[in-house]
Amino acid sequence: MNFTTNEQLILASASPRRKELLQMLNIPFTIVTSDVVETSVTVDTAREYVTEVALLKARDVAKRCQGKCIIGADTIVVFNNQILHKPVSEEEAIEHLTKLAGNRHEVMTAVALILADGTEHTFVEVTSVLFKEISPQLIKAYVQTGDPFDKAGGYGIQTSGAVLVDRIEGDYNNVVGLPIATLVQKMLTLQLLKLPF
Ligand SMILES: Cc1cn([C@H]2C[C@H](O)[C@@H](COP(=O)(O)OP(=O)(O)OP(=O)(O)O)O2)c(=O)[nH]c1=O
Repeated sequence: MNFTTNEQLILASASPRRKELLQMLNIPFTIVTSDVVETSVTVDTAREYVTEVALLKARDVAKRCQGKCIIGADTIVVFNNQILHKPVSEEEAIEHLTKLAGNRHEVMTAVALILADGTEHTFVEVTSVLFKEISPQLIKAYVQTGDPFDKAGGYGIQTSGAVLVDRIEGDYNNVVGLPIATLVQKMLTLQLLKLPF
């Protein structure tokens, strides 16, 4: 696809996965990372939390890059109304994955767009993920790969964490960190992206 864009795009993310996903659109963008501390956010619902964090990341970068379009995102795993953040220890990773085993959870990614004129737009994409029944030995073996630690919920569907997943309903790329299909729709609506005809 040959999209064009009339604003300079900045991806406010240090995630290599988000960079790869945005590169699929074949449009120029640069990366400026934010220094937001996610735990400082207090709100009532997971949807509000993830939206607020995505906005904070985008606003933090917008302060330094005025007159450009900023894309910020945040991904969380929600199980039984509880947010499972990136695990900070092997014990926590095992705890997360033991909860998720054999059950369904939701992966929510919020995307915040701040346009060159300062207006803010957000949306949340939700993907439902069903995990297989997993033995404690398989959980331990996966945690020992080190893969869980930079990932919400403690797994990566795009890496060896794929063996934990039975099925998903919704956008796969949303689980990996950036729902590009809905993002493109939103950017077309906002006339940030244009089609060649
Ligand atoms: C569930 C799941 C999450 N993840 C990742 C996506 C996100 O990068 C990460 C959640 O952390 P985030 O805080 O959303 O993002 P990040 O810290 O990696 O990057 P930045 O804040 O700079 O944009 O978990 C996967 O890669 N695969 C998965 O299957």
